Parts: sequence; structure tokens; C-alpha cells
Amino acid sequence: MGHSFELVNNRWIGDGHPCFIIAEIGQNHQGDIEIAKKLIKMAKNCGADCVKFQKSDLHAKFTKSVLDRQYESPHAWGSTYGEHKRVLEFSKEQYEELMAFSTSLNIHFTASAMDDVSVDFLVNLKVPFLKIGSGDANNLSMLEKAAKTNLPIVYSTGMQDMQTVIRAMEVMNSFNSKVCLLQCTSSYPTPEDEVHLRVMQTYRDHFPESPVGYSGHELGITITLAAAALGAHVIERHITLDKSWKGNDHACSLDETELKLLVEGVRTIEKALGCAVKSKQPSEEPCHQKLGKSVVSKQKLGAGVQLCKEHLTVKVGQPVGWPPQDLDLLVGKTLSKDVEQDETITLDCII
Ligand SMILES: CC(=O)N[C@H](C=O)[C@@H](O)[C@H](O)[C@H](O)COP(=O)(O)O
Ligand SMILES: C=C(OP(=O)(O)O)C(=O)O
Repeated sequence: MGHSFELVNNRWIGDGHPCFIIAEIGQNHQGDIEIAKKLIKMAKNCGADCVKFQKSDLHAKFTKSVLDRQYESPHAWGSTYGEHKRVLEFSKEQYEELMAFSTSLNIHFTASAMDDVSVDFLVNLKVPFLKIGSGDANNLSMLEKAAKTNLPIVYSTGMQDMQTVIRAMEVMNSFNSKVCLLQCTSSYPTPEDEVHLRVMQTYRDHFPESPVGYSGHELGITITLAAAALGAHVIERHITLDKSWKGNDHACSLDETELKLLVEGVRTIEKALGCAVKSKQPSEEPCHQKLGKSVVSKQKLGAGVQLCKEHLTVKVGQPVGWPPQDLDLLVGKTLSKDVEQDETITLDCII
């Protein structure tokens, strides 16, 4: 049984707990707080557990030359990458407003800390847990800082190899046991053959104490549903109001219809995964009564006959009686009453 922990108030993640579904708003709000609120509403309507934003301190996250670099892309909000990124950053007051808005809708709220300064920002904002995006998956000093906050951590592992993930987990786990790791491939959209859902099992084997999940950037919901079927404890997908909008992430984000289908699908899959104990189910009873086989008498036999194998066969009979798997146990038993050919052997037929 894998380790589980309380990720947000009264909501645990891990084996035996429902999959925690994070609707990643990221920067799909276009820098507009009203769009951000519409996305929060959409996530709530669709039944997601949490909304997530991306928090950067641009000078802590990027070098000056990266900020000054020309950003020639159909997705650019400014002529340099710095201008582009500035448009997409919300202020502290806006974060507070969005968090309060989420709370009023009863949906959890957090953001990924994209640099050291943003770790402090989010701690001060009092988010319930920290998300670490793949860009920081190998940023060991930031991971240590995040772990030392004692907040639970959801840690994405795009662009990394196993050795780095092991080192990162060692760093975090030496200060904080509440780390959930997500398989992730950081390409937008991710080609199906580069998703590698099986890595979740590798993580389970390596980190049996940690919940495991999936952060997806592929098109559609099939692969993410498969992640749920493979037992993901946490799932994260970008969401959008319109896939055709300007922005790097819209095209591989889920629209409202898809998010709703994803949440419904995950909940259905959870029910269907059930438990690992094989047993006859209550809903099978009608079928068992109609088509379940029983031991029946091959011929008319009188009371007092001692049963042998040749007296008995297996058919669908009425009522349902002695179970075929126990036919051998009837051999040697004495009939308490006469039985007809094709009569079901029931308990009261034998002494
Ligand atoms: C690795 C990582 O951080 N990826 C994030 C999460 O998936 C993305 O949302 C990026 O922030 C986004 O694609 C960047 O787009 P641009 O560079 O156009 O602002
Ligand atoms: C980049 C992020 O996530 P992921 O690596 O899971 O896509 C993020 O949370 O900001």
C-alpha cells in the first residue's frame, strides 16, 4: 500500500483515495483576471478539485538576456520574451482576488512556484500545497527550499531522466515526506509515443512511499483517462476557454466539454477499478439465478441411494442448487428423498 497524505484540507491523495484533478489555468488567462475567473468557474462546473496558476518572478526565473530576447511567435504578447511574460503575470493583489474567488466557489487553489522568490510568494499567499513544474524538476536548491516550507508538494518530472528524479526526490524527502511525483513530457502537444504512462509504475516501484500521478500535454482525454485507469493519484491538465486563442498552451488544453468528460471518466474509472478481491457481486445474482449451473441428477433415483459420479451431471437447473465446483463432495452421500431425472440437487436432498 503506497503512502498517502493530506494534500489540501480534508482531501488525501494516495492509494484508496479519489484521484485529485488539477485544472491547470497556467497562463491561458491571457493576463486578464476576468478570463481567469471564467476559467475557475469552468473548472468548478466540470468537477475539477483544484485550479492552478503559474507564478514567476521574472528576474528570478529568467536571465536578463532571455528577458530581452526577441519573441517572434504567433503566441507572443510582446516583442521581447520579457514583455510577453510580463503581460501574463498577475500581481499579489490579483492572486489574492483569484484565491478568494476560488474559495467562494469551493474549489482549491494553488500555483506552481517557477523560481525561489515565487516559493516565498506562494507560502505568504497561504496556498495549501506547492506545485513544482518540470522547468524546476532538476533545480535541487529550489526543491530543497520548497521542501523546507513543509507544504505538500506536487512535483512534475518533464525533461528529466530517472537519475535526476531520484536525486530530486532524495533532496525533497530529506525534509518533507509529502511529495507526489507526476510523470510528464514537456511538449505541446505531446506525441502519443512520448507520453510513457508506464513511468508511473517505475515511480511507484522506486518511491513506494509517494503518491504518483500524471501531468499531460497531449491532445484529447484518452491518454489521461488511461493514466487514471493505471491508478494515477493526481492528474493535471491545462484548460482553456478557446483552443484557438493566442498562447502556447491553448491548443493542447481541454475545453469545457473535454474537462467535464475527463472528470466524469476518471470518477467512473475509479468506481470500476474497485478492489482486488475476487467475489460474486450483488448485481450478478439475477444472471446466476437464470444461467448459473448446478449439479443435477442424470436419472431418477430413490431415497437411500448412495451417490456416485455417474448419477450426476451439471446443467442450468431450477432452483439453483449444489455448486458444480463441489460435485465431488456429493460422491458417497446418501439421498434423503427421491429425485427425478434433471432435478437439481439441493442441500435437503442429502442426509
Ligand atoms: C515547462 C513549463 O513551464 N511548462 C508550462 C506548463 O505546462 C507551460 O505552461 C509554459 O509556461 C508555456 O508553455 C510557456 O509558453 P510561452 O513561452 O509562450 O510563455
Ligand atoms: C510547468 C508546469 O507543470 P508541468 O511540468 O506538469 O507541465 C507547471 O506546473 O507550471
